[in-house]
Order: sequence, then C-alpha cells, then structure tokens
Amino acid sequence: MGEVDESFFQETEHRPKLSTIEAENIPLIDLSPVLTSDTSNTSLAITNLVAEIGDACRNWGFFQVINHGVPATCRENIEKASREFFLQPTEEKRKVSRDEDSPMGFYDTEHTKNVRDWKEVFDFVVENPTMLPASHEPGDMELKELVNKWPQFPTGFREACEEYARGIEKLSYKLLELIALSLGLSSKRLNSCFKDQTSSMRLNYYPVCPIHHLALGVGRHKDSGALTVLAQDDVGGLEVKRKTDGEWIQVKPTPDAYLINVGDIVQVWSNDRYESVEHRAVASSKKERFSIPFFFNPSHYVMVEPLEELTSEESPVKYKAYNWGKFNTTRNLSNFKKLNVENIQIYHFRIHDL
Ligand SMILES: O=C(O)CCC(=O)C(=O)O
Ligand SMILES: [Fe+2]
Repeated sequence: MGEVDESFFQETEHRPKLSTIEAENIPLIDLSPVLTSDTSNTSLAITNLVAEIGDACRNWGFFQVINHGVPATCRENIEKASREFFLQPTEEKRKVSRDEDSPMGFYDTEHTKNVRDWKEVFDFVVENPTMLPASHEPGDMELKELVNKWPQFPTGFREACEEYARGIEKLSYKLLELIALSLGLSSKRLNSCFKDQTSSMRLNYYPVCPIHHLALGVGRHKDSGALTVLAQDDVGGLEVKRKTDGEWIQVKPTPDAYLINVGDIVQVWSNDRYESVEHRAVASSKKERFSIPFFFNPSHYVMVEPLEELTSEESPVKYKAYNWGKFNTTRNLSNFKKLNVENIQIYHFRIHDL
C-alpha cells in the first residue's frame, strides 16, 4: 500500500467509532433441510427455514448460514491461495493489474463514495468470459467481454478460485430459491434471470492500518447485485447498519459460516419488502484481514423491476425498470477514480409520487 495520504480520510461523521456496541449477532440459519432435499419439498423443516429467512431479510437484510453444503476444503484452498497472492511483493501483483479496458485482476486504489479504501483486491468473473455493455451510454448497444487475468503465482491459484466459485454458485441458487419462497413465489421464479449470469468474486485483503481511526477498509455502501455470499476470516471488522436504529453493529465471525446479504436487485424485485442494507468494514491497527465476497448477479440484459406478483393496488410499483448491465457498467466507472458526481443508485429509479 502506498504512502498515507488524505484520500483515505473519511469525513468525520463516517469515521469508525472507537467502541462498537455489543449487540446480538445477526441471525444464524441452519440450511441442513435443503442439503437433503430440494426446495420444492414442503416438509415442515423447509417451511420453518423459509420463514426464518424471510424474517432475517426483513429485519436485518443480512444472515449467516451453517450446514450450507460447500466443502470446507474449497474454502481452505482459496483462503490459502488468497493469502499467498497478497503477501507477494507489489510488483508481482501488478503483473495482473486491472485497468479500465480490462477490469478484472489486482487493484489497490479503489474508492467507495469517493474516499479511498484501505484494502487491496483481486477480482474475477464466475463465467469466463462474461458479457456486459461496452459503455454506460443508454443508446450504445455494443457489448464487451470481461476476461479473467490469472497470476502465475501462487500455483493452483486459478483452480482454487474456480472450484470455490462453483461451490458458492450452487449455494447461491439454493438461497435464491429460499428467498423466492419466502416472498410467496415459486422456488424457481428468479432462476432464469441468471442464465447468463454476470456474477463476480473478489478477494479482499485489508492490511494492518496505522490510521484506522480515520480510514475504513471499505466505506459504507450497499451491494448493487442480487445476493452477496461472504466468507470472512476470524479477525472481524464488518459492520452492518441496524435497521431499527441506524447504529453500526459488528458482525462477529462464525467459524465455517457464510454471511449473506440481499442486494439492491432483491430490494427492487421485492418492491421494498426486503431492503439492501448499508455495511462497511473497519480496518485494524493490529491484524491484517481477508474476506471473499461472491456477488450473485443476473444476466446483463435483465430489466430489474418490482415483480408483478408482489405489486397491487395496495402495494403500487415503487421503481421504474432499469437495465442491470447498464447500471453495473455505470457503477463500475466510479470505482476507478475519484469522481465529482454522485454514484448511480437505485433510488434514482424510485417512483416518488405514490
Ligand atoms: O470485507 C468485508 O467484510 C465486506 C466487503 C464488502 O462489503 C464488499 O466487498 O462489498
Ligand atoms: Fe459489500
């Protein structure tokens, strides 16, 4: 990481608090009922599980899952590969640097809400290549291919990433189906939106931070996709904005669990029944931290809008339809540089005169 400069400094109101509130941890949900049967099963265990997921999505927007079916070795392999990759000298990592034309790979100057994050990342797409709009201009129909850039070292890095991605993708479909059921939809109602998925994965490395009281590992934000499945190590640092009072709550890491949050797309599909909740990661002055989010995202051509089944005269449509690919491409522009404009957000598509 380069010299400490003011681009890392959060505005006073967004700086981390020195003491965080001890609160109950966010819900921990046992997925074993869907390990042994599929989501079309109507057993009492599945009905109860669906109700738990619905409550967690409504009350927190976040939950943790255990007995999720992802083999422990998959996670161990990618965690080891990630650690070995980031602990290499910067010039080695820069061999797979991302840039505007080829946005997958290594990056250490990301900004969230125009403030630099205290982290390094490595990004890859789950389908290689992935198609996305070439530009954010609404009239431009040209597509571009996102292609992964794999480092030569550590050996086995690519295999570990690809194997883990397949395991988490399977879990993501299960979660999508459970969330659909919890909204009163059929379990497979949303699956076709992911036919040409634009899902991506990120390896996050948060180095020890000497200015942890001024900077954040990742600044406050909401995830713009459908679902995020996060593996965090045992250091901790992720904070979630509690819906009841707006306080930042630390998510205590649970061994072998994945942390799930619904993103903006689920908020729009559900017509605000489930909200995408703001979160951030504090940086530690003592320990480096690693995390791995999987961003489960639909095909670029999906028009995101409230689902017909969830709107009615009593629950009128709250969002205008938007094209996911264009939204994503516009959002990604701001990750590369400090912009003087506000980032695109779903509330720009909100219908105000209800
Ligand atoms: O590292 C974490 O705990 C959170 C990362 C995150 O929120 C993100 O990359 O979107
Ligand atoms: Fe996030």
